[in-house]
Amino acid sequence: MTNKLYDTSLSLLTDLYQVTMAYGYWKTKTSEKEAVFNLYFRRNPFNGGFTIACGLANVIGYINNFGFSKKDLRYLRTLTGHDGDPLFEEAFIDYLGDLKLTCDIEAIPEGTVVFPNEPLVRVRGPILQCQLLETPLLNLINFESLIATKAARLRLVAEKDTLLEFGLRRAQGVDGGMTASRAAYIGGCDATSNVLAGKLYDIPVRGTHAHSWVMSFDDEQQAFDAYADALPNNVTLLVDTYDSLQGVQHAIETGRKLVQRGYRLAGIRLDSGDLAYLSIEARKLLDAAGFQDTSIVASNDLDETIINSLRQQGAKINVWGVGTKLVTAFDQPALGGVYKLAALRHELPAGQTPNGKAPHWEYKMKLSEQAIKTSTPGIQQVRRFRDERGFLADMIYDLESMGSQDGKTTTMIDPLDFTKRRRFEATQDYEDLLVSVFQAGKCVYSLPDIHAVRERVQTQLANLHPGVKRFVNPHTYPVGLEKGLHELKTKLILTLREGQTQV
Ligand SMILES: Nc1ncnc2c1ncn2[C@@H]1O[C@H](COP(=O)(O)OP(=O)(O)OP(=O)(O)O)[C@@H](O)[C@H]1O
Ligand SMILES: O=P(O)(O)OC[C@H]1O[C@H](OP(=O)(O)OP(=O)(O)O)[C@H](O)[C@@H]1O
Ligand SMILES: O=C(O)c1cccnc1
Repeated sequence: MTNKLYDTSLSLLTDLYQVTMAYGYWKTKTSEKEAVFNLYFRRNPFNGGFTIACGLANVIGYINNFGFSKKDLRYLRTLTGHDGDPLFEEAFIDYLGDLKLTCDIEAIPEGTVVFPNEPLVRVRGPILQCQLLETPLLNLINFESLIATKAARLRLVAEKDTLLEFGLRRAQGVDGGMTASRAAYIGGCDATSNVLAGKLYDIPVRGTHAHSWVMSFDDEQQAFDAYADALPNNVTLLVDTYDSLQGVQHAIETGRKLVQRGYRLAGIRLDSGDLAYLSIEARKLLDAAGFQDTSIVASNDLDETIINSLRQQGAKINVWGVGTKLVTAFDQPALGGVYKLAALRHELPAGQTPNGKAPHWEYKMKLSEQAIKTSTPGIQQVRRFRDERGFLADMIYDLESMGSQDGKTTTMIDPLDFTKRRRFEATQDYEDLLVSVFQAGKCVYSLPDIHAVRERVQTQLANLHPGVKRFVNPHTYPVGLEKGLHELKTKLILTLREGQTQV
């Protein structure tokens, strides 16, 4: 896969119930029935107003490498049911061994701002295959989108300051660390301390030194001088091992020696205490000694709220090192994306052809006592309307029954209050967000490089109204259902409530 960490097949990276359902489809001879599933989330993370889509590159890698190896099949043969007999028939194991994915997959490109209920990925193909993809797709999209969103929030508060991701040591395992470094860079970090992520993903790597360096010498001055001797072109000194402001004086002393040798003191790092006070005092000391260009780096359990507060307090910090709270998405550890069946191809009696109104698709939805958990049926596309000031609203529409909507005036309905409607003229500028990624199992999408994806995040955010980006009670960006889809959904809810299953 694109994350290059794994060279073994990851096809067993799924929940057992996906495989047992796949077996069920195979046994009941419905495995080839054409289905459409949508992957979406229900709430923006961190009580925010937006989410950044991320993880598609790894989805592409996963699918390109999909296939059950001989070892996978051997393992599946060992699984048993309650009676101790094998769970799966040998002929099913052979079927899995020969299985090649033939799905069509559409997705919203990485780095796009997205909102609740919008399909980030739409999978269409034999139901057995769609089912096997549920868990890995959710695993790959949920986490990276969450971390990219966290990093985008950090970038919003850090503005033009440098943002470094320092999270590997606190990350949720190896993959948590690797994917977090990738998503954090895409979301807006400038560099990572994670060297393997630097190598595999082409992310800039940056770093200072730890307290242990200072502690391994008899005194701080010696430690700073030795570090500057060893790496004169990369000197950012951690000043808080004993006393931060005394540490700044020692750093200045080392800086003077560096200047004499034709080098510069790149920065000092504060890692404890009152970061506002210490940075202001450190800045005064550095400036008075002629080190106006020396950066002040801060770290210590930072997040967007603390950075915002420190900036408001007038802290003189221009480089922020953020670890734990970024890579673990500390205040919301999961995005909660789901993958729901939205349509099933209805077999037509022999000799009949579809009439263009899609009677051959049977729309599917899940009801719930909670309105937010009721899924939306249909083969969905998302149309983003915009004008010269930025994004206006997103409309989810059903491609099959409503066509491409091109050249038509459309009405969008608020799914939480059907009396709220917006009309868009045919002349309104728009973009359809889902693009084709796989056709009949073949990748047709050329992945942009990671730097282009990172830039996309910033141009996307620039198109969002400031109210949507606000952290406290953000404005809800309008996302609605196209009128036809709204009517279809309402009709289906009524039909399902009456105990029927088809529209
Ligand atoms: N001026 C400030 N305003 C708001 N938060 C701050 C300020 N200065 C530091 N913090 C944050 O306060 C939190 C706790 O800082 P605290 O002073 O308890 O840690 P410390 O004892 O200095 O550091 P450590 O425990 O790592 O040695 C950290 O998340 C830090 O980033
Ligand atoms: O605080 P984070 O956002 O996770 O950033 C990474 C932290 O990792 C390092 O600390 P270290 O692990 O050496 O321990 P420390 O907390 O005692 O400094 C560094 O000094 C930061 O404080
Ligand atoms: O380079 C650093 O300063 C660094 C790296 C990892 C964690 N904390 C700090």
